[in-house]
Amino acid sequence: MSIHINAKKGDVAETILLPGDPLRAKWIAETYFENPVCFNEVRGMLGFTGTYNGKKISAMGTGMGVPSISIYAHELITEFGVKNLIRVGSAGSYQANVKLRDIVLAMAASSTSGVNELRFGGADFAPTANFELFQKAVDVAKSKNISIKAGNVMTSDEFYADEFESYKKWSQFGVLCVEMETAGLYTVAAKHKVNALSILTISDSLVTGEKTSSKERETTFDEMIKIALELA
Ligand SMILES: O=P(O)(O)O[C@H]1O[C@H](CO)[C@@H](O)[C@H]1O
Ligand SMILES: O=c1cc[nH]c(=O)[nH]1
Repeated sequence: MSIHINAKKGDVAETILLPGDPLRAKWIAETYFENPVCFNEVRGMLGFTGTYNGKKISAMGTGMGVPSISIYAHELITEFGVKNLIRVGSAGSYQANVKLRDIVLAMAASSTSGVNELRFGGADFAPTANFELFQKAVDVAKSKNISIKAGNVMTSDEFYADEFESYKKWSQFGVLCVEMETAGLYTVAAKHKVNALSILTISDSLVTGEKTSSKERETTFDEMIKIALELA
């Protein structure tokens, strides 16, 4: 048992799917896992382990933002031996050609979070996806005829930015979309020499103003989950 996860060693699989929303973790486990068992309820951050096609796999919420996912990733790796951390999250599009419900693989994560500036004394660290997980996700998507986009994403510390237009600078430099955890996840994984990948589904567009509902965000991003499940 760790400070934030009320589980025993062995309760968590080596591969875990990590949505921000704990109810999405419950939905993933109940929809796709065989024999799901809940291993964590501390702070309502639900975590489940079951099997998928006979392979042990887990899903757990991370909460929102770099500090929250960094706590859970740290404990999952150091206390429970997790080796493959796959974020399955929603994101807002920064580009006209990145449309609602498109899937984006985060090759790297730019960030407005101050965590790495602090950690590296003002120098830049480039948080990147694990190459093997990334390559496998591309292959799985191809085999399932699911189209994907891949590139740099923005991990923001703000959901409600004071200057809405500030996203355009990142957009000009090719950043595909915005979410709030990937840079933290990739950094913690790099520190502990384990593997991480973020698979994101576009839930809204800063370019067009279109949005999906919170119910849809909780339950309908199944193509992204179908890719993630094959990475165990
Ligand atoms: O859908 P999730 O995984 O929570 O991800 C996105 O949604 C939340 C904001 O609504 C942030 O956590 C952001 O990263
Ligand atoms: O962090 C997020 C997630 C979805 N959409 C946004 O605009 N921001």
